[in-house]
Amino acid sequence: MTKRFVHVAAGVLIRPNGEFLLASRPEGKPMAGYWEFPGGKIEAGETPEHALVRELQEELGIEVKTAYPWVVQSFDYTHAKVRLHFFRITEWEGEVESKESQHFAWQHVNEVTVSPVLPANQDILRWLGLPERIQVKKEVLIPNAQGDLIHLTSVFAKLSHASNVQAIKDKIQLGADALLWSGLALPAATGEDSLLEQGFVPIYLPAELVGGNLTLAMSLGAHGIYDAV
Ligand SMILES: Nc1nc2c([nH]c(=O)n2[C@H]2C[C@H](O)[C@@H](COP(=O)(O)OP(=O)(O)OP(=O)(O)O)O2)c(=O)[nH]1
Ligand SMILES: [Mg+2]
Repeated sequence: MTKRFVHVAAGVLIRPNGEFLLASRPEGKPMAGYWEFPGGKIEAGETPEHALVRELQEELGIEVKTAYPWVVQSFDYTHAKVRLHFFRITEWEGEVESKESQHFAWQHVNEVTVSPVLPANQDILRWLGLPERIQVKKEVLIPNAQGDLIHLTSVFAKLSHASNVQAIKDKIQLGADALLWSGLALPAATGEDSLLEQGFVPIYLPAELVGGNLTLAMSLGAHGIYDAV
């Protein structure tokens, strides 16, 4: 029998200084003791946003005020096959409280001090370190078959030094770390089947598409914005 996806909403609480919150999974749950982003299963009839707000109220006792849809990550555990809908949360009301006897750790990007972190979250931790505004050299951009996407290789710094298109394609085969949206029409970016909806890796919108407004790009589900120079 094929396992059905369990849909989960999870929130990355981000303080103004950049620290983010990890919580330990309580005793009695699958993978107890692993560190995760607070959240839980999406119930029937709920949107991911609703589930996020409810779960963070239940687990942390906070009221989510500003949440941006971010990435969707799937993972096949022995106990369940999960599809995780991650949000970045920049504003909330109330102090974080341990409502389910979880432990908390405020962490810095690239310096996570707690372990083990749930395996599905490895990419998430790396992506948290991606800048929100980037500049990309025009010559290293490649349209996909539809001509509406441009892939970026996993390391920005290396990308800008890539010498030819084949070298970049080879890197993409190994797994791109972020996608640059090259379409210049916003409706295309926000449509039902659009990558912004699926968001399986961080996506950058062209700065000009959103008038340089990072908040607008984030509220559409983008990780950030880029300028092609
Ligand atoms: N909350 C959360 N779950 C994650 C993360 N990463 C990850 O693989 N998961 C998995 C672990 C679980 O299989 C599933 C979440 O289910 P859960 O058991 O915590 O759900 P819940 O809070 O609604 O708990 P329950 O009331 O059903 O016991 O998603 C993450 O960062 N946060
Ligand atoms: Mg939970």
